Amino acid sequence: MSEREPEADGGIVAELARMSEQERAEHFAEVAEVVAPEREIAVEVGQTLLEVRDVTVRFGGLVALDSVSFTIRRGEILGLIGPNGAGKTTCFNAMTGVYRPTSGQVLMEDRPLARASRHKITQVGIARTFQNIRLFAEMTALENVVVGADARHRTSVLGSLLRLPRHQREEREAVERAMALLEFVGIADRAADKAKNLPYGYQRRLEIARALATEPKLLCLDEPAAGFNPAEKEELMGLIRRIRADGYTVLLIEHDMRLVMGVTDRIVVLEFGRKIAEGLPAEIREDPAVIAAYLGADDDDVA
Ligand SMILES: Nc1ncnc2c1ncn2[C@@H]1O[C@H](COP(=O)(O)OP(=O)(O)OP(=O)(O)O)[C@@H](O)[C@H]1O
Repeated sequence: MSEREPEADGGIVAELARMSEQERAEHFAEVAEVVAPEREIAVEVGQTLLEVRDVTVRFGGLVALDSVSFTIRRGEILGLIGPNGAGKTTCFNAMTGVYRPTSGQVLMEDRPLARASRHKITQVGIARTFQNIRLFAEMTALENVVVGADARHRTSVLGSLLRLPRHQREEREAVERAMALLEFVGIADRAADKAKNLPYGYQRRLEIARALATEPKLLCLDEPAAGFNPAEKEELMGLIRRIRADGYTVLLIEHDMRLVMGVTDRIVVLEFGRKIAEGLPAEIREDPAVIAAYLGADDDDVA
């Protein structure tokens, strides 16, 4: 099709199509190696990676988040849930540098994020996706991921203008890694298509690939299953598990209870800006305060 640029996929797509199932499996194992290089991880599995400490966010007279505290431990999938308006997005934004807390602190590996710019947030190892997909519509899927990686690996402008060998090598590596990420999230077959031409589910996966390209220590997913059908949700759960298995830590905001219960290790529940419960999925399911909070919630919340 006209959107395809043959040179951009470097033949990988065609090569994948030719492979037997066994060869593909071996290839994907190699891809996993590329996707999960030896990331510099300062903390051990199970140790606190990020701490939300007594965070309050006010919008004028409205207290959107009221003295909320919880931790995210390295290697876990933490779910952040609550009825509409509970403060999930506000909390997420406070954790990713979009909002400054009115009081309290967010600490990443024991260092306060208080004055971190968004770019700095990427540098400290936090990446996020958005409820409303934000991709570069006119760029190919591959380019979107390469740009994501650029947020972390910056070569000098002069270097890129002169096309220094170091820059060329970095560029090649960035493309290879981006391609591996597209394979990892399952959309490599559309690498050369413009983002705007991808099906909705592919766009959501592309957002995840782009976030992973920044090599985050913490990946924050804001309602990644919004608009998905049950089969797509099932696939997404598989992907989130694979992301965790690859050594990433994941924070998941999600309305779909089945998905949250099925994929998270621990859950924090907010209601009216306050934390009302925290625990294992099985505990949360039985928690009277959580059940009460969700009584009367719309169907989407309890699906
Ligand atoms: N920028 C803002 N200015 C004013 N009020 C805001 C702003 N952002 C959020 N709020 C309010 O803060 C409260 C918490 O909203 P928030 O979006 O964090 O909840 P949520 O749990 O993410 O809800 P949803 O599930 O509907 O996305 C709500 O009462 C909301 O109206």
